[in-house]
Amino acid sequence: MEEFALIRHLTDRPPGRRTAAETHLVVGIGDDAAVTELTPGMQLVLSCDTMVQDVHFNSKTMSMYDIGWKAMASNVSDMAAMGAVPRNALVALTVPASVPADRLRELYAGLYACADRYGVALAGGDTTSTPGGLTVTVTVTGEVEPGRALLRSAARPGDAVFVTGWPGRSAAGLHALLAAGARPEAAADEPIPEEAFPPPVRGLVAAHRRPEPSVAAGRRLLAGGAAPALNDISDGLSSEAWEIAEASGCGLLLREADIPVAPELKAYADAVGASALEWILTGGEDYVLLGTLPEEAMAVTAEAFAAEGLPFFRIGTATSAFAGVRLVGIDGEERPVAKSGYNHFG
Ligand SMILES: Nc1ncnc2c1ncn2[C@@H]1O[C@H](COP(=O)(O)OP(=O)(O)OP(=O)(O)O)[C@@H](O)[C@H]1O
Ligand SMILES: Cc1ncc(C[n+]2csc(CCOP(=O)(O)O)c2C)c(N)n1
Ligand SMILES: [Mg+2]
Ligand SMILES: [Mg+2]
Ligand SMILES: [Mg+2]
Repeated sequence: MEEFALIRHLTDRPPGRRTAAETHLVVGIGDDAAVTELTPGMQLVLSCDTMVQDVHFNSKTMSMYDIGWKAMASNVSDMAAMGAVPRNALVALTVPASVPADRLRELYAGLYACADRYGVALAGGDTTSTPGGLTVTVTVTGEVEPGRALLRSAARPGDAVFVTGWPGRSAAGLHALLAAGARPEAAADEPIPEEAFPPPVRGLVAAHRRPEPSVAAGRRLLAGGAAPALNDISDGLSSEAWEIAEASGCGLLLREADIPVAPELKAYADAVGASALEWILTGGEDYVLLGTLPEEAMAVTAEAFAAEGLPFFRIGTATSAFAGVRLVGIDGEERPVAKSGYNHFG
């Protein structure tokens, strides 16, 4: 299929399926660039993240739909981590010649599903071929009240450290997918069907394939007015905690006993002889939020999260006693937490 026909094939949504976010685009797909209306008085927030075949997914771990969903979700997550409202997205596709147009439509179904869920208008993009693997880069924009974006650098000694969900589940799901993919009966180049897993493991696999960014949690934290430090967990709790510690110039002391461990994560880790804590600290791709908040804002924030049905767990305290990140184990011993997480360059 010729390039422009392909773009139309991927992005032609019948008028009836256009979302409010899309109808607010002044100029959408089809010109040299998109034009959007800015909300008066708001600041623009910008970010991009890439997914690369055989780095972020392979033919067995993710379907085309999953790749599209997760490429959008990981970007929306960076808006959540700034306390921003996500608004628009651009999608750069780099496609091997072996991928037919209809497979790319599946990828777009996933992209659009996630964009629609979080109120994002897909405003344009770029399409090229490659002799290498499939690559999807999403650029996302959002907006935030002036001067209110939630920064990594806002942690202060004495603040409480919190997390807005159950990290480690995506890494466990990836482990299950890679193990299933290595079995001789696994079909080559086909995503492992979720029915291949017992129900508790399916939730872990779904956490890996279809993460839900924590936009409501980010907005709730901003609305609370206590200027929390915030990061989304893309590379693992330890590396995100290190980023907050370094950007803020203080230490973070975490308590293992307070870190939420989803029951199905614990059960799966035990079953395969892995460490749930290790997946939590270094697995990544969870897209839950990690942050800090002044102690006096904790009770009201926890109540507000509970009222909205959003998870919220205190897992430690920021301190001036040391730099970096340390963990008080279940045994009561304090030890340093390595800055390890997913690192593309080793
Ligand atoms: N090639 C690049 N050129 C310019 N800035 C970059 C480049 N790559 C990353 N950055 C910037 O570096 C900062 C950290 O980027 P990083 O990708 O680690 O953040 P993240 O998206 O939160 O993490 P992750 O990619 O694991 O989701 C961001 O401000 C980002 O815009
Ligand atoms: C097939 C396969 N192998 C390994 C992984 C694990 N993985 C890849 S990138 C990344 C961190 C986030 O990336 P980024 O920092 O680019 O946002 C992680 C944990 C995977 N998802 N699929
Ligand atoms: Mg990034
Ligand atoms: Mg981030
Ligand atoms: Mg990111």
